[in-house]
Amino acid sequence: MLLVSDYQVLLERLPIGLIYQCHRAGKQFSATTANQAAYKLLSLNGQQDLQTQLNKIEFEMDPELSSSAKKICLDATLIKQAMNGDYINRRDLMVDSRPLHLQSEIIPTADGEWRLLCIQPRDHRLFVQASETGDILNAEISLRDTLAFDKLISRLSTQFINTSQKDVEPRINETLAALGEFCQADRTYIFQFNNQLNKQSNTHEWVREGITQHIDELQNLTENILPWFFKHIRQEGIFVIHDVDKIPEAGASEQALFRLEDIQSVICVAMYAAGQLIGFVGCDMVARQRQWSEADIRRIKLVGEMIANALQSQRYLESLEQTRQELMSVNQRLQHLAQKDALTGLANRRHFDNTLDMELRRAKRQRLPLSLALLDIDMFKAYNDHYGHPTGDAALKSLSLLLQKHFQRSGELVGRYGGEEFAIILPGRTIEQAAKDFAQLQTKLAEQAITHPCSTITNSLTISVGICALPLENDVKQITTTRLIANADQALYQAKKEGRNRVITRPIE
Ligand SMILES: Nc1nc2c(ncn2[C@@H]2O[C@H](COP(=O)(O)OP(=O)(O)OP(=O)(O)O)[C@@H](O)[C@H]2O)c(=O)[nH]1
Repeated sequence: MLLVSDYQVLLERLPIGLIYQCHRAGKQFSATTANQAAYKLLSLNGQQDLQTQLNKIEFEMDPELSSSAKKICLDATLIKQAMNGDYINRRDLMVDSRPLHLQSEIIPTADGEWRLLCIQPRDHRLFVQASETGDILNAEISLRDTLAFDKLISRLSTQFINTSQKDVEPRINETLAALGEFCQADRTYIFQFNNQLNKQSNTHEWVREGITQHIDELQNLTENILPWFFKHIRQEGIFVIHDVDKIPEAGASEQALFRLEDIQSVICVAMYAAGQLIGFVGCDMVARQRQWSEADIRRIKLVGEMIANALQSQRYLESLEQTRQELMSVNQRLQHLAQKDALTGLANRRHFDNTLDMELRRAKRQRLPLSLALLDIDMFKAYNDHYGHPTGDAALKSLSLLLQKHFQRSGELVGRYGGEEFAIILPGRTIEQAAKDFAQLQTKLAEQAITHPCSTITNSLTISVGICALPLENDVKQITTTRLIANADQALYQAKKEGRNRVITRPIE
C-alpha cells in the first residue's frame, strides 16, 4: 500500500478537483488541503487562508434542474460533511454558474485513510452511462438532453431546408460546431468519397479552441491506409473507439494515425445518399478519453443524415446547373452554326435578312444613316469553267475573308446572299461613305491579284457593287428592307451593265 506522502504527490497531479484530509490511525488531523485542479474549479487563491475561502463558497442549485431555481447557500457544510466521512454525491449544484459534480471518497492507506471530496465540471451528457439504476435525476437529465438535442436538430434541419445552395457550406460547418459543442467533442468532421469511390477527403472540420486542425493533411486517402477502419464503415456503417490504446492488432495503422493526431477516442458514422455510401461524419476526443454512449451514436447518426441530405441536394443542384450550362453552350453553338454559311463562314441569308430588318428599324428610330450593298464577282462562270468548282470555292473564301476584314465597324455585317453574291449592311454610313469603303475594297482586291485569265476586264478577279441608302432628309417610315434590297440590286445591275468592276450608288426611290 502507498504511504500518505505518496498520495499527496499523486493527488496534486490529478486533473479532478480534490479537497482532502488525511487521517492517521489514532491521531485526529483536520487540516484541509485542495489540489491545483480544485483551486481552479472553485476559483480559490493561494494568498488567503484556504479554510476561510472554502467556508465562503456558495453552492447554488442548477436552475436547469430545479424548478425553484432558488439559490441556496450550503456554506462549507458539504465539504465539512465529506471531511467527516459522510457520503456526498451531488450532481445538481453550481459554483459561479459552473455546473459541478461533487462526490466524496474514502481511500484507506497503510497508516490511516484519506477523505476526499472530488469536484468535476459536470457535463451530464458524459455521465449518463455512469448512472446508477433508479437514479431519477440522471433519467431526467437524459430526457432533457434528448429533448434539447432534438430541438437543435429540428432548428438545424429547418435551416438546411431554407438554405440556398451557396449557403450549404457554412450551414454544414455550423452543424459540425453544434454537434461538437453538444457532444463536448474536440473535433468534428466530414469525409466524402470522390466520384470513383476509391478515395476519401476531409471536406469539413470543426475544432475546439486549442485543438489542431488536420483537414489539410487528410486529403485523397486511399482505403489501404486505414483498412480496418474502412472495413467497419463499409460493413457496419459505424466505427467506435472508446480508448485508442485498446485498438486490436488489426487496427495497428489506425492506432498509429490516431496517436499521431493525439486522438484518444473516436467515433465515425457512415453517411448514405440514395442508398450509397458517400462518406462519414466523425467526432474525436483529444483532451480526454470518452465512453461514447448510445445517445452520442444517435446524435451523430442524425447529424450525418442531415448533412448527407444537404450534400446530396447540393450535388443534384450542381449537376443540374452543369447540365443547364452545357445545354446553353450547345444551344449557343447550334444557334451560331444556324446563322452561318457553311462554305465562307459569313452570315447566311436568313441571319442577314433578320439583321437588316433590325438595323433598318433602329436607323429609322434614331434617324441614323444606313447603307446596304450587293456585290457580285465579275464573270465568275468563266472562272469556274476555267479552274473548276473547287478553285472557284477557294476564290469565294478569299473574297469572304477580305470582306470580313474590311467591314469591321460596329454593326457592320457581311452575308453570303446567293451563289457568288454578297450583301453588306453598313449602319451609320451614308451612301457616299459606303461608296468610298467599296472603292477601297476594290483596291485591296486588286492588290490580291487573284488571276482570272478569262476576264475581259483585267487579268485578275474583280467585283461589281450596287449601293443604296436610307435618305437622310425625307420621310423614311415607308421604307422596307425589300425596297432597300431592290434598289441595291438595281444599282448592281447597272454596274454590270456599265462594264463591271465598278461601284454604283442609287438613292432610294
Ligand atoms: N465555285 C462555286 N461557284 C458557284 C457557287 N455558287 C454559284 N457559283 C457559280 O457562279 C456562277 C455565276 O455565274 P453567272 O450568274 O452567269 O454570272 P457571272 O459569270 O459571274 O457573270 P456576271 O455576274 O454577269 O459578271 C455560276 O457559274 C455558278 O455556278 C459556289 O458556291 N461555288
